[in-house]
Amino acid sequence: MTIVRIPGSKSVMARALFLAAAADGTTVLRHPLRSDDTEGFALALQALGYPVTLDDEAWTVTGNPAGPPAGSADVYCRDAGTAARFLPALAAAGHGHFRFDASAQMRRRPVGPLSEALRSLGVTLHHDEAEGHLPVTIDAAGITGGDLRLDAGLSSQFLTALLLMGPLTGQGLRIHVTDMVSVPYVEMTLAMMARFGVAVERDGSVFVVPAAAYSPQDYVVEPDASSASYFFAAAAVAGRTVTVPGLSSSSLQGDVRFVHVLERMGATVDIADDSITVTGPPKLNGVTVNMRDISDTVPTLAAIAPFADGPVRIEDVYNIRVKESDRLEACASNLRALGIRVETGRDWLEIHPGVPAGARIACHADHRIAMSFSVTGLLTDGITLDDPDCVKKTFPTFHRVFAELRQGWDL
Ligand SMILES: O=C(O)C1=C[C@@H](OP(=O)(O)O)[C@@H](O)[C@H](O)C1
Ligand SMILES: C=C(OP(=O)(O)O)C(=O)O
Repeated sequence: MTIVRIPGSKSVMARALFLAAAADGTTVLRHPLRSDDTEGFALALQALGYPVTLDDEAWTVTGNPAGPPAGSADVYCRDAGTAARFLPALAAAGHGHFRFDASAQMRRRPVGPLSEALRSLGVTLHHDEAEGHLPVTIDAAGITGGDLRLDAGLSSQFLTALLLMGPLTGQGLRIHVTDMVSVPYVEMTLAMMARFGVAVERDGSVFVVPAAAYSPQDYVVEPDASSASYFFAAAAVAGRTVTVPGLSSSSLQGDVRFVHVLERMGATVDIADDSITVTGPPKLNGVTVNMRDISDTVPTLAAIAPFADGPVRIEDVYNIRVKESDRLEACASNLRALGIRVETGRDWLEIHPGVPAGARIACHADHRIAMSFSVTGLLTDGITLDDPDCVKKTFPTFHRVFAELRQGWDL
């Protein structure tokens, strides 16, 4: 049995940083994840005028319920969907002149439905280049609140941004959601808002957010379940056992459910109070699986799919086309480069059994493509990555941790 310690959750960090900034007092985040996304988020808060400290053991943020302390700011969101979607909503609820920009990769990703929702609440917002994309400039004068409609079918982050911001409005928000992906991330948002003292009422697709005060917290960040998926997949495909401490069925992260996909493929899964253990079978089965709720783990599954004894079909994942890369195409084209037969449609892919050959993986600057195909490389000689450093977005120490696993197993 191999114990793998996984760094903190990027998604929990982003919400905790937002909530800390919106609360009246100082929040302490323990077991913080230092990665490009989370550090970028914290430095963005600093640019918005919030006092932030970043130490190895704990990060602190001193909040301001009235909005960003800086009257104006130029904020760079790097590659982070969380920063690029959550922070404009935070700024819009305050007062001042704020501009948000991001990397070329993040500029390509959509923010339009969020911008439209903010405009419908009376926010003065301007896309400086392409409509619906960063950079965006906001002339913030507070938000009264009220009813609005939102399409979260491309990204749940639009809804999370509005939910987190809702308590900072004058009268609260009633959000009618017309479509939604990545539902567990919205559940995480609601659970973390409750932890910071604000309860949202949900009636089906309507979310009622009160105008209310967040209270600062001393908060321990759980390990990242999406990062853990590479190690669970490694165990599953290599017929070994991996235990990740700190995850359980009460985790805030939907991606812990990835282990149930492995279970359907023949792995043995043990979910204890404070750890999850996966043991791989001698041979994985094929599977058909809807991954709409856990789509960050699509590349993980795609990368081990050739080793199953039947086809692996992944369905209902259109929105992975608007992540760091078009992940549906990135998975398919890299698998084909390894000599594997793959079929794709608008929102699905089907991967056939085969013996991968070595190839240089095109990461498309996408951390999940790099980490996923590293798992394929456990059982395949000659797999290299064209951009190994892109893992820094969420898991800067990934290659070291993965190399330790590989050495321990001596495959
Ligand atoms: O809210 C979040 O922290 C996230 C939501 C998901 O995005 P979408 O809602 O765009 O699918 C997920 O893919 C992303 O890694 C993190
Ligand atoms: C999609 C991802 O990130 P984000 O949307 O937060 O940039 C991810 O980490 O896989």
